[in-house]
Amino acid sequence: MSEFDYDLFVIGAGSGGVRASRIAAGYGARVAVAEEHRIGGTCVIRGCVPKKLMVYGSDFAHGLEDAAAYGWMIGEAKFDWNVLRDFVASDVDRLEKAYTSTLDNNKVDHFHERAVVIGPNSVRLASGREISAKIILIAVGAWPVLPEFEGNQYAITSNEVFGLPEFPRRVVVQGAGYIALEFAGIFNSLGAEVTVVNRSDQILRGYDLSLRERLLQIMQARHIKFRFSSPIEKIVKEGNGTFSVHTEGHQPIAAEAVLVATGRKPKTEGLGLETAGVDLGPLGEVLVDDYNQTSCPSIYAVGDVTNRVQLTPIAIREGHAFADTVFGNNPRTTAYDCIPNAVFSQPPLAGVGLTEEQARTQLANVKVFTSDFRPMKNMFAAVPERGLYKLVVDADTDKVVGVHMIAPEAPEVLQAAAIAVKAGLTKADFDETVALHPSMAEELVLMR
Ligand SMILES: Cc1cc2nc3c(=O)[nH]c(=O)nc-3n(C[C@H](O)[C@H](O)[C@H](O)COP(=O)(O)OP(=O)(O)OC[C@H]3O[C@@H](n4cnc5c(N)ncnc54)[C@H](O)[C@@H]3O)c2cc1C
Ligand SMILES: NC(=O)c1ccc[n+]([C@@H]2O[C@H](COP(=O)([O-])OP(=O)(O)OC[C@H]3O[C@@H](n4cnc5c(N)ncnc54)[C@H](O)[C@@H]3O)[C@@H](O)[C@H]2O)c1
Repeated sequence: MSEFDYDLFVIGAGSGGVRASRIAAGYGARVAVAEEHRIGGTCVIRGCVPKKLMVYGSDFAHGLEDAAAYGWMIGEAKFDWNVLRDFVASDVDRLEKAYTSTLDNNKVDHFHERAVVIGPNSVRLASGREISAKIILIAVGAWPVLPEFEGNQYAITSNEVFGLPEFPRRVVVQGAGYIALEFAGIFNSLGAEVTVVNRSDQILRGYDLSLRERLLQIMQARHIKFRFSSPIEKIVKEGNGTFSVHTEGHQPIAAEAVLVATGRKPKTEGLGLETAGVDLGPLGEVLVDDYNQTSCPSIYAVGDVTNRVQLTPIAIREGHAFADTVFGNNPRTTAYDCIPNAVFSQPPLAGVGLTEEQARTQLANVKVFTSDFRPMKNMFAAVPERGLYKLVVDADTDKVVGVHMIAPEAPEVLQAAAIAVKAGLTKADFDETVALHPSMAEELVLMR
């Protein structure tokens, strides 16, 4: 009889927590997980999945406009927010059930309540029940940061945006990162007037500069307004259900919704980690070593709560590596090089490896190849938007160290290109590869 109730207690049933639970249980560990909201976590319930469905839903607007050039005579098209919102919500319900079945099929116990740490081997559930475990895994994710300003209670975050009771005719989006630009694109395509207000004068810091410039130009051409160096000072609620959004140095903007997307912070407040001597960083992130172990030997952490890379595939890899290491007798770390990433803006942007700016500071000799092209589909439908692909090459070794692209379907193309960068293939290997014609992706092997 073990001295503990469980071998592993996981706090948080999101991307990292569910994977770790399932793999550890597969090794024969007795596992339980606590979830205070819904099983599946941010990605499934209020992140990647509903977001991507809304991108698909909104993009039909452009397909409908372009259809005439292809001979489709479509009568007056009308968009119904309630239909899209409710279909997305029902798909999220389906996925939550699938994730719950995964836990059940792997004999993982689940508690639908908040859990906090009360010692190196103990947690307490909201109901008051105390449970002991040999190992505790912290997989509680992150939470939207809401900057301090007057009237910030009227702003919504990505947590609320999927459930808006009515479609907002005018939207102000604060921030110019992933979430801000993805939702600016969604609302713009669905017919709202969108203004992006940002603290700095750039969008998507860290992404390749040429791609960021191209995205900004296209978003502006699609009538999205940008106010740079002009963060929100206050939001005033008007009598007619609208808000006046005051930003530095500008006239107030009228809007029915104000979405704040200014980053996400590890959700460690009130989690009791001090009771077990777990060290936290300045943002409240759990500090871990390469094997996801914290300063308390019986407590580990994976995913957004560690603030390494806030992406679902990384949380999943860390959760899997943790379970292999601790329960599978197979010590494994996660590699953080060559992580492909995408912004599902409209058009989307995707990249892997070094940007041109990073390569020029890190490598002695750099060659850059670009293809600035108008996709065939756009040409035919008289859409002026151009795509841009960029290969960044280490001129001394000929290795392709970065691939960056903005164009329709860029994330789909980039996933395959990421294999080549990860494998260390050279520009000569790209040149040797026969083009697949006609496609946008062929630009990847035609840059000279
Ligand atoms: C709008 C949006 C869009 C995104 N789009 C993408 C994308 O396109 N691609 C991508 O790769 N990533 C995307 N992300 C990021 C991705 O969702 C996260 O990186 C990922 O979900 C992190 O997984 P996790 O397991 O660390 O945490 P989470 O998935 O957040 O899971 C943590 C879980 O812990 C629960 N919890 C917290 N505290 C407690 C407690 N004390 N007790 C019990 N339960 C608790 C939470 O309710 C949550 O369910 C997006 C995020 C957002 C917000
Ligand atoms: N496609 C994807 O993979 C995807 C999509 C959405 C979210 N995510 C993940 O979720 C994380 C959070 O997304 P996000 O868009 O909230 O963060 P982000 O870090 O991408 O962007 C934050 C933005 O807010 C601005 N900002 C920060 N503090 C501010 C303040 N006090 N006042 C005004 N502006 C401020 C920043 O300048 C930046 O433009 C991302 O880092 C990403 O890892 C990924």
